[in-house]
Amino acid sequence: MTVSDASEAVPESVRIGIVSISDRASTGVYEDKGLPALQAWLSSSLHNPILFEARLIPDERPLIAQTLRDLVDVTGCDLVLTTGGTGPALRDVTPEATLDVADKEMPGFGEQMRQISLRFVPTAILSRQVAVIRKKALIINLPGQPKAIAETLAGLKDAEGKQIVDGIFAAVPYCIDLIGGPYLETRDEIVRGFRPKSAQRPALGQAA
Ligand SMILES: Nc1ncnc2c1ncn2[C@@H]1O[C@H](COP(=O)(O)OP(=O)(O)OP(=O)(O)O)[C@@H](O)[C@H]1O
Ligand SMILES: Nc1nc2c(c(=O)[nH]1)N[C@H]1C(S)=C(S)[C@@H](COP(=O)(O)O)O[C@H]1N2
Repeated sequence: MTVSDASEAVPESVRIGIVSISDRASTGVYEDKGLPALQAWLSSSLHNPILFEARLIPDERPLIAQTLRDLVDVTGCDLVLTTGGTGPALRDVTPEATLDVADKEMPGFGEQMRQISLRFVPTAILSRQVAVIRKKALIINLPGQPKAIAETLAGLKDAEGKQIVDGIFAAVPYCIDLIGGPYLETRDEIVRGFRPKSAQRPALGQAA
């Protein structure tokens, strides 16, 4: 077969770093539930083949910053999601470490996450997540509670399935477009990536 058409197109693969930051999970005091939750949610939400780069590390600022630098600069991740260490406790330093490696801050992600999380728990205001651009990668902090991963990424729907608050992942594909990464295609039943019309390509399985 020499002629390619859009109905046969396979989406580009994407390299995603997933980083669980927890003193207790990284030392085996409890089982890490952050990495499996991140991997499961991303796998069910994207059509693109995903190359995962997983790291489980303690709440140490220089180590977190170095892990993020390696994932972007050496491993070539397009997107990095962290979970844990965003609260007010003395050892919670994920936002500081993320800002240490930032070229640009993307404050909208943290603002939207706190809006979503307030629908679930009043303590959402204790979470200090940030998102940043480093080179051609987007890095986003998520809270440490494993259930908060799907909540913040997908947002909240009512009993009839109507979206009440958009999850932050709705803005991720277009952000990755703008920084020169692969074209991410979401599974709309989980989360609907939003792009302006001018940036949309034909959906999978549809001729151009
Ligand atoms: N990786 C994880 N796996 C399973 N549960 C987690 C994980 N990280 C956090 N949790 C749960 O969410 C709670 C809040 O997360 P937070 O990041 O504030 O952890 P913490 O209390 O600072 O402790 P630690 O860093 O040892 O996980 C934890 O107390 C724990 O119940
Ligand atoms: N969606 C969601 N956001 C949440 C929570 C949650 O259960 N669900 N827990 C909150 C709590 S209790 C804290 S202390 C902060 C910081 O969590 P972290 O230190 O685990 O990152 O996240 C908040 N955000």
